[in-house]
Amino acid sequence: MNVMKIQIKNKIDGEVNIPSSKSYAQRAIALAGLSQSTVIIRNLTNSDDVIAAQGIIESLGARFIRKNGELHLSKGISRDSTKEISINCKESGLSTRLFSAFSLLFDQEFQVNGEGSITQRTMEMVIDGLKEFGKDIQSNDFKLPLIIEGETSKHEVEIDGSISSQFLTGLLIVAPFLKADTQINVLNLKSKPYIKMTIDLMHHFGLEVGNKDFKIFNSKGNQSINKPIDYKVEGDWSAASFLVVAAAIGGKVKLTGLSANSRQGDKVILDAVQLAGANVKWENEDLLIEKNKLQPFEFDATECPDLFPPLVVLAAYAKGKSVIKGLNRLKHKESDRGLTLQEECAKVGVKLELLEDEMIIYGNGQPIISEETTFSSHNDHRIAMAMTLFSIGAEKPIFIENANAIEKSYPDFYKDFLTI
Ligand SMILES: O=C(O)C1=C[C@@H](OP(=O)(O)O)[C@@H](O)[C@H](O)C1
Ligand SMILES: C=C(OP(=O)(O)O)C(=O)O
Repeated sequence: MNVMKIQIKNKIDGEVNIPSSKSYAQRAIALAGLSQSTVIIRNLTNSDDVIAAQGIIESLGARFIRKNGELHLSKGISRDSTKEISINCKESGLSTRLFSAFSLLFDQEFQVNGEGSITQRTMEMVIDGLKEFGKDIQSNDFKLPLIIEGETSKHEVEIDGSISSQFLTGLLIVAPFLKADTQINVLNLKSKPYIKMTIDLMHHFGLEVGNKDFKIFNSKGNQSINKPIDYKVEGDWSAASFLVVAAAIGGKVKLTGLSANSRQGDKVILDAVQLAGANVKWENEDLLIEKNKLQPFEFDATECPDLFPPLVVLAAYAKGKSVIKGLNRLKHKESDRGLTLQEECAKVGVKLELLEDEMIIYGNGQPIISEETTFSSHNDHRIAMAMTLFSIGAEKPIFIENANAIEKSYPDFYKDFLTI
């Protein structure tokens, strides 16, 4: 087990260039694989999820040249071979659900494998959705591995969007490359900003998609990507949220690399820290966050579930009762984040109550860490990063078990945190 020791932090003051968005990067790699023209993707981070996406698209026949954070496509995926296909999505939920939709482009057997926490996460939405298209699927009790067979024979489908939006992202990306037009009817879609990101990037690649109120999506078949693409991945608001919160509770930071007009839903972290009393200011393209007063807050994170871990730490440092809505969105992440946050926060005397769809956090001002405390990441990158923030104002160093879970999204997180 790898353990990281984090020294006491008395104040936060520094500057960080935020790594690029793993969500946009995985989408860009998927779209690049479908292109018939040249594609350059710039500003990539070497996170495990992004590397997984590249590996998948390469196992479908695409070829890239990788140099200094850039991917240059030399060949798109090949759809001519009739050989059995097997992809390994490593630990990425997005890659697993997105690239499962690629099976619609192939008639031969298509196996989907993964590693670590993803093998425990439900694939029900993928299985039910692919069945709607006429596919046969074998699974391990609705979990990986999946064996997908048969032809894509239906083109008007109904899928459930209440647990995850990730499979819909895959369908939207793949549908323009099917022979027929497709209509996708979606029930109860959550995480809508992620669908906005998908559509945004599809437009950038020259693909069309119709969207009626996030309920009905229409796609013309036989589209292609045949213009050259040069795409720079913008900074990751989900990764940035940990440093935004660090400043709101412990001092100030300047963050570079983020887009103020981003479609990433997680940029609402700025609304949350302002509700909690922090000052937020853009100076040209630099984002400045500064602690002011710190007060409890109420926030709905239903559409931005990845913000829960940093928001819980923010609430822990504010004296009084904070309420975060959207608890149900946390069950199917790398860990059951409602429970893991409750267990870890209890170690610093912060009580979390888990209600129907709300989490109540009883913040005690400054969590008291008067002896060395060990947190478990539960092999979940966002729990590891959130618990690291408890070093702010601690009286003794803290330890994070299974600390390298951060490689999934933000490999330089500890290094960056130490500089502020
Ligand atoms: O599409 C994406 O890039 C993501 C969608 C969200 O998942 P759900 O749609 O499952 O909520 C989010 O939690 C995940 O980290 C990334
Ligand atoms: C839930 C996450 O990712 P994924 O579902 O893609 O594994 C995450 O990054 O917090």
